[in-house]
Amino acid sequence: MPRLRALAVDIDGTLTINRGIFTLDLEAINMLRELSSHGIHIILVTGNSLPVTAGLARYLGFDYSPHVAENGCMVFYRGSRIRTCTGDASTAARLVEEHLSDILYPSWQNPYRHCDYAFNLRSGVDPQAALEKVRNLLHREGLEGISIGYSGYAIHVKPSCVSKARGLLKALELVGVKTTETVAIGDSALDVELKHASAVLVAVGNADEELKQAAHIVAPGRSSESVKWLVKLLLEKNLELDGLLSQ
Ligand SMILES: O=C(O)COP(=O)(O)O
Repeated sequence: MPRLRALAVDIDGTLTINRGIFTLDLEAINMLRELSSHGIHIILVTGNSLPVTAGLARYLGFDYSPHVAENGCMVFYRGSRIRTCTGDASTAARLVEEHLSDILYPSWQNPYRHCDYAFNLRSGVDPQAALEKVRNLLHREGLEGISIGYSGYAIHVKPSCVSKARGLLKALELVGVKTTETVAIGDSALDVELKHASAVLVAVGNADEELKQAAHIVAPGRSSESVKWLVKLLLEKNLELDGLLSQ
């Protein structure tokens, strides 16, 4: 197996100190910076909007690499915005906003989004029940080609062509890195897609069961503790991916 050239990292629930909160783990960020000092691309792959993703990448010191926003719909690289697929979920998003305002409210980032729209759960609402209601609404209204998912933070409504794998593949193409040279780490069911764009998919220890089942490795610790464990392991192995899967 080749050497590591890119690490794809989800943000919410992965770089944060736990799932459901927004506080970044500065120790994990520093370890990622160390990895980047070895020439490894640190690629943020997230459901957040492009301005949030690009801004965060800049202030964390990772803006030499491409980053993936809106669950794969948008890639940002050297000031350029690249849309990975067409398709429009704006009608679906408007319907959700109009009909399900008793259980969901739109993310403040929605006005800055191009094709993936996020909705926060009102307090006490069960995510699976909310997903079911969104699914039924879109079915009733005859909307096709829309996929929905829950990140642990928000329900996302997006065209079916949008996936984190598609976004990551575009980002890797921009810097000439192969999927066989890429490791990915995430926390939610929406990160399962990353398996199609990486050699090794790692689930944080407190990840959704669906991701744990799909991942090659379930890391010890929760959220950013798992990231630190992975970076330490990669450095110990001199960035050789050989043997990583036996963890
Ligand atoms: O935007 C969200 O809902 C979650 O973002 P994430 O993909 O970084 O976990």
